[in-house]
Amino acid sequence: MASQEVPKTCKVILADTIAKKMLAEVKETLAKVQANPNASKPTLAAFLANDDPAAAQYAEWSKKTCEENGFNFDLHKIQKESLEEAIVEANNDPAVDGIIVYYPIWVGNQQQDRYIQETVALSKDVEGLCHTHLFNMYHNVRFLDPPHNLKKSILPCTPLAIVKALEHLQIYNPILAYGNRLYGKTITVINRSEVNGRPLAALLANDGATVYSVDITGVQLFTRGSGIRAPRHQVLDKEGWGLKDVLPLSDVVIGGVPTEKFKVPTELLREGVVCINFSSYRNFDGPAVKEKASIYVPSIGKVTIAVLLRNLVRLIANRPRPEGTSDDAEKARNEAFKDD
Ligand SMILES: NC(=O)C1=CN([C@@H]2O[C@H](COP(=O)(O)OP(=O)(O)OC[C@H]3O[C@@H](n4cnc5c(N)ncnc54)[C@H](O)[C@@H]3O)[C@@H](O)[C@H]2O)C=CC1
Ligand SMILES: Nc1nc(=O)c2c([nH]1)NC[C@@H]1CN(c3ccc(C(=O)N[C@@H](CCC(=O)O)C(=O)O)cc3)C=[N+]21
Repeated sequence: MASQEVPKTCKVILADTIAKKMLAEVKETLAKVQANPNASKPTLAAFLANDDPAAAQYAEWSKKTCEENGFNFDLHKIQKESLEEAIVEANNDPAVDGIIVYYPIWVGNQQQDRYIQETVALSKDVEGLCHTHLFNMYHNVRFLDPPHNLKKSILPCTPLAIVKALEHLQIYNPILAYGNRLYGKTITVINRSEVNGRPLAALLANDGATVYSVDITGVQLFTRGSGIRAPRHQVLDKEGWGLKDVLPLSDVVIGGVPTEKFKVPTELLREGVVCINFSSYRNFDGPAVKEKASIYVPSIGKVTIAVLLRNLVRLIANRPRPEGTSDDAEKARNEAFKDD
């Protein structure tokens, strides 16, 4: 190339920018939600029962963000064998507002991890992993208490962080009706794990997108059907399809593959694509993707932590109305979350 600099067209958006905006909102909401201005700081109890360095790191970052934003973060490093009883204790402790458990715990025994997920009380399930929360998400149901619709269902942190990033990037089109704002967008999600990729594909399809969910077992199409007439997503196997078929069709590509060697083949991406990476490994070849993408978000972790605090505030807002709360205060509590 000639010595003349070619202006870069790709905009790199850092998670920090999105997280800061959200944390400011969380602070505001917390002030509205806490009826009593002298109320104590909300407390998140965290349980670390594995020796996964990624989980320990995540716990460290969460602690820092909690403490910087007026929350208590109470980390319990414990043995797997004591975990169940410790969770039951936290469920019953009125000083605990939310509970997070770092997974995986019993490697190779997902059933046992699932059992722990269900041991966390619904009212303290800050990660949205209890069955009722998951069921509502897959069924596109937003409230826990129909028809009153005052208690919002909790969404899992990383999938919701990606939704929030897509809103920030204005991929969600506010001209369209709420709930349909991804209509017309084609999105590929590479990873179909039960905690990240599958819930994310479902959320995006529930919001109107055409979603290709890619895993090593193959490609599935998640949509709300022709004209997005269905109330929730449907899933179709795309026999024989692979990245080569879906990447050229995609307006947005989301990578979540937990290996160093996996890279999204840049040459298959559309010009002007939006690329988001949520894996702890770089799924996109940075320099190359910047030549092709219009927007690149290299990581999402900080937004995940902001969502964790947002979910914690929501759990507090969902609690039974304290005795003596005025109608106005109650209205403000509900108003605080009206937009998602
Ligand atoms: N930034 C954040 O907020 C968070 C990031 N993570 C990170 O995201 C990554 C994924 O986490 P999990 O979903 O919990 O992992 P997981 O190991 O449960 O699932 C990974 C999925 O990717 C699939 N996969 C592996 N290689 C693939 C390939 N070449 N093509 C398509 N699919 C492939 C696997 O079959 C599996 O279904 C990890 O790096 C993790 O650290 C996880 C949680 C939060
Ligand atoms: N129940 C449970 N929920 C989880 O959400 C969960 C878990 N268990 N086990 C471990 C994984 C891993 N994980 C990360 C979260 C944030 C960053 C994060 O903040 N990353 C920085 C990376 C910065 C750097 O690398 O220096 C960023 O994206 O900006 C990374 C990884 C959550 N996990």
